[in-house]
Amino acid sequence: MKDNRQSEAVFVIFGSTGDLAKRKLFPSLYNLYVKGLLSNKFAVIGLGRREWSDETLKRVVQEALEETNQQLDKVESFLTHFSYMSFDVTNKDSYKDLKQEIETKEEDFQLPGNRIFYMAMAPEFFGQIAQSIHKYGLKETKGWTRLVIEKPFGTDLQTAKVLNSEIREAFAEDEIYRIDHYLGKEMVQNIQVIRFANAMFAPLWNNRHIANVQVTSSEKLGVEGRGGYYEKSGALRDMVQNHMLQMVSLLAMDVPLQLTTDEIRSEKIKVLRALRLITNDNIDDTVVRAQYHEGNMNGQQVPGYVEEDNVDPHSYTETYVAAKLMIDNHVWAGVPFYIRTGKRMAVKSTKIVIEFKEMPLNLYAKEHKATGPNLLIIHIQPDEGITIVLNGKKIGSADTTPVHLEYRHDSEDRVNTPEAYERLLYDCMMGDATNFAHWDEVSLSWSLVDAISNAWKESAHKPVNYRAGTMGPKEADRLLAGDGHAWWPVEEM
Ligand SMILES: NC(=O)C1=CN([C@@H]2O[C@H](COP(=O)(O)OP(=O)(O)OC[C@H]3O[C@@H](n4cnc5c(N)ncnc54)[C@H](OP(=O)(O)O)[C@@H]3O)[C@@H](O)[C@H]2O)C=CC1
Ligand SMILES: O=C1O[C@H](COP(=O)(O)O)[C@@H](O)[C@H](O)[C@H]1O
Repeated sequence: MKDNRQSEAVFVIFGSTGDLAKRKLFPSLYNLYVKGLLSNKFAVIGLGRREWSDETLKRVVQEALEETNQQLDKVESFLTHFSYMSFDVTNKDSYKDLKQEIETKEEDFQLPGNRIFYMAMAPEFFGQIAQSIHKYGLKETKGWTRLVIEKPFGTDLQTAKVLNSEIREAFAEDEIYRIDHYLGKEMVQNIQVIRFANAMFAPLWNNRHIANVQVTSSEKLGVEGRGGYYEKSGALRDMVQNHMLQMVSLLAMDVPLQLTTDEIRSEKIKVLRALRLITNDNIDDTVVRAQYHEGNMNGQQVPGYVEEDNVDPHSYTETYVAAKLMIDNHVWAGVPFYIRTGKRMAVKSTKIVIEFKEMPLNLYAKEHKATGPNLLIIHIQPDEGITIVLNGKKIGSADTTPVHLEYRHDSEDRVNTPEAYERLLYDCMMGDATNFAHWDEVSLSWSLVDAISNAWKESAHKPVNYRAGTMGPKEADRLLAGDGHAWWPVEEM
């Protein structure tokens, strides 16, 4: 059990009147409070431009908790820790008032001076806020200071570099917590345990035994009123640059020397460094870019992407990406890592399928008995667990049949499973940055994404289409068929 005195801190939430604060941050803080993982000594200062009072913020927090939580008996005491300041981040005088407010709260709650600055607002302000925090003395404290940054971290490598240098003028790398909420998911965190704590997988985790790896993150939702943002981002920046590449690096990283933040991050970084560059010459064989057309989802007709609000009717923005990634190192040479992600697909599902190579000589296959490759399936969401697919004997017959060994979290476990944000907030309080993205990971991911984006631009590449409610375009099947593989159907697993 970690020392929860570490959580004796002031949380300053820039953007506390916004959607993320309401849907994710307040419920996560409350859950930590109910579980006793948040010390009784803490204060939350909510900031936004709106002229709210403390009471308005408390009412909004209460509503957020009522919408998301079952157990509300501690709400009253929880809310006593909250206060609100109307604050324009572009106004320098505001920071002096904020400094004063933080010091007052530290006195009121007898806090040791630990401060978490959470940026839950538009990314264009991140750099400016970090610098102002430093410039106006908000980091001058006896305790520690940490900066939590929401996505997106830049829109390409260049903007990410600028943002990073602005932030680094104010905060050291080990004070910066770049959120990737996939790293807070239970089964994403389980990848390391499955890999590094099981004798049956560790020796097989390489190009001698694995034929290919498939990572799918499909969504049924469309752009949900975020057309303005999504037009500039597309699936490549929205999902591939961060979540998909994070999962790939966790799957492909070498065994770290120890389970420490630095060792784990260093191994992940090596994977990203070894990713084969995508260029004009190989983009057609390695990446599929697609956009959804109108279609039918659960019996309802839904519009195509270009008919969505705030979307250019001639938009080329991709709502789907599939790619074949090659990791040019000793362990993975020759093994494709296929990724695919998209909106308005048939199912909401994040799954990883590890397909093992066939045995050099399979006596049953030789006798024309139906055998398939062994699979390890990691169910990230909505169901959580693992499945191992083996070949077994059909009971009462000489035939073979696939046998599924399944472990799924039962419903009680799942009710108690903390939300990704809850876990990440807790890690941040404890000073554990393992499940946050290091700058090197961010910059290497952007290098790959920029290369794809540039190749698309240079070749005037247009997205192909897929119907809403399907698993994406047929071109994505061809991507694998060329290697003699096929997508495992995640919707049925
Ligand atoms: N919402 C979500 O589910 C997710 C959001 N994110 C990221 O989280 C961040 C916040 O997103 P979200 O909550 O949806 O955004 P919202 O637009 O809902 O909220 C923006 C917040 O920023 C505040 N704000 C804007 N301008 C200023 C200013 N000049 N001074 C002070 N406050 C200001 C707003 O306050 P006011 O209106 O009172 O001025 C509001 O509280 C973004 O980076 C987003 O990419 C990441 C993943 C999921
Ligand atoms: O970061 C993002 O992730 C969500 C998908 O997250 P999930 O936890 O529901 O899988 C995606 O909808 C959104 O566009 C993107 O910004």
